[in-house]
Amino acid sequence: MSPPDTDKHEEHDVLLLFPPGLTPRQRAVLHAVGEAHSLEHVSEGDAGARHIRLGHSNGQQVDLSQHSSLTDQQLCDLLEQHLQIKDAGAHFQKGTVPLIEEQGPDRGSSHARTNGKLGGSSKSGGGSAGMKAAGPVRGATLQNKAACPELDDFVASTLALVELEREAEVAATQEASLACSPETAQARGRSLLNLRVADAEGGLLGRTLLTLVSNKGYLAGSKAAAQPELPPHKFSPHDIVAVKPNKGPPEGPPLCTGVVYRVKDTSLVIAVDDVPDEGMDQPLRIEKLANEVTYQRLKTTLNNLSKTSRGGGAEPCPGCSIVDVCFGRAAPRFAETPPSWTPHNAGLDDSQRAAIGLALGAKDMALIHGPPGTGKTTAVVELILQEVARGSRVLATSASNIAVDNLVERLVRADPKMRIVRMGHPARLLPQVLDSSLEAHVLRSDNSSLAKDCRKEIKALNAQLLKLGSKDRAERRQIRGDLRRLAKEERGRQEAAVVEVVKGAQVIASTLTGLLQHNLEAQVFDVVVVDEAAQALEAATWAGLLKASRAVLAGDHLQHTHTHTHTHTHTHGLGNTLFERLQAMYGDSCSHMLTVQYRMNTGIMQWSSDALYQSKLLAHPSVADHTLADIPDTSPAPSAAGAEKGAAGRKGAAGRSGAKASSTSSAAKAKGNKTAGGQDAKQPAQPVLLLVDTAGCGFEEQQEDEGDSKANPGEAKVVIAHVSRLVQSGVKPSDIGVITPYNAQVALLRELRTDKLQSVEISSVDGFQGREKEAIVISMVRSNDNKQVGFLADKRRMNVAVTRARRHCAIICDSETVSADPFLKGLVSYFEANGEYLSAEELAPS
Ligand SMILES: Nc1ncnc2c1ncn2[C@@H]1O[C@H](COP(=O)(O)OP(=O)(O)OP(=O)(O)O)[C@@H](O)[C@H]1O
Repeated sequence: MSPPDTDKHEEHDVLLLFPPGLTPRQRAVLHAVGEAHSLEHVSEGDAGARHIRLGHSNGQQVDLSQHSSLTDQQLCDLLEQHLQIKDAGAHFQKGTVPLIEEQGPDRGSSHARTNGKLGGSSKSGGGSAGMKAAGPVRGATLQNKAACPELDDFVASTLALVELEREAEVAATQEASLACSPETAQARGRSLLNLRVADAEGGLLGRTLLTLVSNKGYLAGSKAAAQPELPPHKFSPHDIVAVKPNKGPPEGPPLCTGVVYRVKDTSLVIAVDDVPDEGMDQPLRIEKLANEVTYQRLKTTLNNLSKTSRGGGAEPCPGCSIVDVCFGRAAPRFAETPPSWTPHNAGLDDSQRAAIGLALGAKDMALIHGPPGTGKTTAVVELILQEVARGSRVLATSASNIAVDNLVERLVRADPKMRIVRMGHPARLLPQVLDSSLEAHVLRSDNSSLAKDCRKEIKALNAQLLKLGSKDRAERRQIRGDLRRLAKEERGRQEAAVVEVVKGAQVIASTLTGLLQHNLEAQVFDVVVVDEAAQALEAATWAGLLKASRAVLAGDHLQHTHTHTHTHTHTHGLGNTLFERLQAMYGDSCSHMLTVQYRMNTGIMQWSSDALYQSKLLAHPSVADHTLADIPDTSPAPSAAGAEKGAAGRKGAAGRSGAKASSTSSAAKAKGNKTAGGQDAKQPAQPVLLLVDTAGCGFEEQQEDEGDSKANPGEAKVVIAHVSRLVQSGVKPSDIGVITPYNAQVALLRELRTDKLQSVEISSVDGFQGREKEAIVISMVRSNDNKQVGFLADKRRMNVAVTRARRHCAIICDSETVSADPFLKGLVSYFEANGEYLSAEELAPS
């Protein structure tokens, strides 16, 4: 095959300008050829306008850009003709040249693009797909020194904040238990009175599981399930409890402490390390305790972090180079040639491939920035599979149990043979991942059969013990002695089994705080992957980072951060996350943003994309045009009185009182009235975007009687009216989510919910984090003369709220109040301009 026509040139000192339409593989080969022959190799321009120049820097330029594309053979012929390079074909045949999405010595100036393609996987052969830029020198740069604290300062200030946090929690717990009578504590759900031990059995690692049931109305000889119901309470698995004599003084010492293992209507099972010799056969009460262990572990982690800066005698820890990057002593480094890899998931889009390529090539630290619905966890799963395939030992972690379970479930589905061990108390895990739990692995291991025998004996002895009266002291003492011996033996056997399982794992999965609690001290990993890293306290993140030589953090600092700190420590910086800090320090030079989202109709996505992600998000074709009307059985909306389809922007600031005309903008029609196929088709059941304005309706916000929260009863009625409309038009109640930032409004809306709407989920923003619904209704609550919006103004919170919606998002608000905040004003204006507008009066006439 002959190359396409080109002007005739000298056969040396030539600089070739290639057309933009090269395949990623061709670009990769050009890069490899440039490196092999020490030629200048530059990539310029963005997306569809990107050209590659290859050749001699001062040579005569041969412009090939008039050709829309080249075959591999044509490319080889051109290289041979103009640059006398004969081995380009061999690069194609090797099949190991990594694909690259972009090239350029200055990675920071040319960010990887998807070239306008959505969801496209590279069709090129060879099977390698590392797609991130690989300039000759790979290293990120510190772009914002101010975002980088000194390590010692960070440790000192964070230790102080952790202590403050601990004190606050202890004080709150003590206040709850000491400042009121036991009956009041029970009424508040923090205590359970008059219980008895109905059963005791051995558990993992020598703990005893005590089943507590109500002593009042106790049915002797019946199973726990047949006992009377316990009063309402707030105990849940993971809580730490103190077991006390029922009539003992409030400040009296506990008989023992334990962790709630299982909660049922008639019983509560707690796991106890050491059952006391005396006192457990009397009526008991349990009280919630502050979880001081977590704070202690956080402090230990911070102290370990601080040791890494001492140099000299200190042992070098595996995470030393990560520490250097995070405290600005060294910039993140990347392999000069990104490792080649064959995707396990062939459906990955270009931005996911690029992010995985970046992470695989990271020598110390890389970030995967995953805006809403962009398949961050999908990318993280692929990354872990790739790491395991290349022999790495991986620590997979996240701030929450649910995120870790999600990861484990997807990893097991992708590779059932992978040796993955989920650490953590089985009571805290989703049933579908129990099979991967440490406990399940240990039970399957040979080493645990002897431990099982010990447990049987323990159970029998415990049963015997419960039958003995208080006079049988000698016999009780004898049995206690046997129990202690057996527990020790069981623990020894099980510890050996645990060591064996942990040592053999390719992936250890745990929450960050779980890492602090489990004895993984001696364990070292090649890479730690932190999912949802933007929701994790930096102090907790270090528990994982100190255990590995490389780290990949995946998250989105533009969505809501973690939730469990007290306000005062949060405002002083305990709530800051490492993900956000690194993003501020190094910007895009060590991070790759995923840009294709698989959740939202374009109309919903575009606000978030424009407001927070520099308009970089693209909707995958499978979701770009989807509407409620595409769900089978969804019919056109029952019309609201006066709902008008007209031009957008009919509502000036001056006209914001009383019932107003409403409209559907042409933009909304364009977006909402299309099927996924793109043709104009059936009328959507509801528009994609809806703004229901309560301005001028007199729906004032109200302060909660006890507490700081707010509610808005008038607005709540409008919310329920709109939700009812959605259900009437055929949307399943369980496909609808109502989000409001105020707990008092959550409670009010739940009260107003009719039977038909019971499966509509109503929750705060936190309750919807990481989740999605077909339709989301947002109740903003704030409506006041002073135009105060409080924490509504938190961009991340509102970003999470809006981006939970797949096909329909409705905002119910007082536009006059909320528009006092510029960010919210932008949101309201966007909905007004691109969606349907209704006055609250029209939707729910008063
Ligand atoms: N390349 C892809 N092709 C098709 N669907 C995809 C792709 N990547 C992700 N998805 C789908 O997008 C949805 C979201 O993916 P995933 O749970 O990985 O995203 P996430 O970014 O972790 O989500 P969140 O916004 O909740 O944090 C899932 O249904 C997933 O199957």
